[in-house]
Amino acid sequence: MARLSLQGITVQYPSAQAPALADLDLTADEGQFVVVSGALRSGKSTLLRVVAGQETPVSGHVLIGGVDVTGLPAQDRDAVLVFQNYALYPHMDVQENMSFALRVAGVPEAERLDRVHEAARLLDLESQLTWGPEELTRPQRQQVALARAVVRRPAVLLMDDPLAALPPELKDHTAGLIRSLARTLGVTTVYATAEPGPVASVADRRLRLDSGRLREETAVS
Ligand SMILES: Nc1ncnc2c1ncn2[C@@H]1O[C@H](COP(=O)(O)OP(=O)(O)OP(=O)(O)O)[C@@H](O)[C@H]1O
Repeated sequence: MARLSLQGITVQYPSAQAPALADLDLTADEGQFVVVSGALRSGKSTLLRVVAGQETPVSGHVLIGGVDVTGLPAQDRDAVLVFQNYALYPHMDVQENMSFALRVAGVPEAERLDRVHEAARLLDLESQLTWGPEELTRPQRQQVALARAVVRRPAVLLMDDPLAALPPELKDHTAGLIRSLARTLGVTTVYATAEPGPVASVADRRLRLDSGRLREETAVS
């Protein structure tokens, strides 16, 4: 859990006329759930990638927990990005998918199990831990992808429209699950979406990305 701060971030793709992000500022307090909405191609993914360390800004700074991480590679930042297009390891069951990154990071087995079971409980996946990815529904697969990110206990969780591909009737329920997961883990979350409706009621703050800048949409108490 940490405060996230973006200061004067500008991203200019070589092929583009206008910058994707233009002198953008953003602060998310510790544990806050911030929803960033914006039209297609407004720069939402670029914003998340800058925080994750997958895109280098031409100017500006990214701070996580007060530490300037602008020059650090993605693997050295305490931030994880959950994509729209996730891929589970097909030859591993749900539990192995969820604990793989922890195993690579050398987390001891007992702690791996604890974290996996906690994430499974929070995401309604306890009965599926020994299933293969092909046995899961699409929403369950999305849930495993999310669980795989949060077991790493990142300071900052970045979500790129994780509900976009879900059937409409599941969006509100899944938005609630994601919110309670973020709250229980106390993880600072930036949630980018073209369709803020399902998460509007669970956001601490709502911002809109427009012409490469953010503006406050509503203050939610
Ligand atoms: N790697 C890249 N190289 C060049 N231009 C890019 C690159 N990635 C994104 N862009 C451009 O930057 C702008 C912002 O794109 P970005 O994907 O960040 O927006 P978005 O709001 O996430 O879009 P969507 O809602 O369609 O996913 C777009 O004009 C896009 O074409």
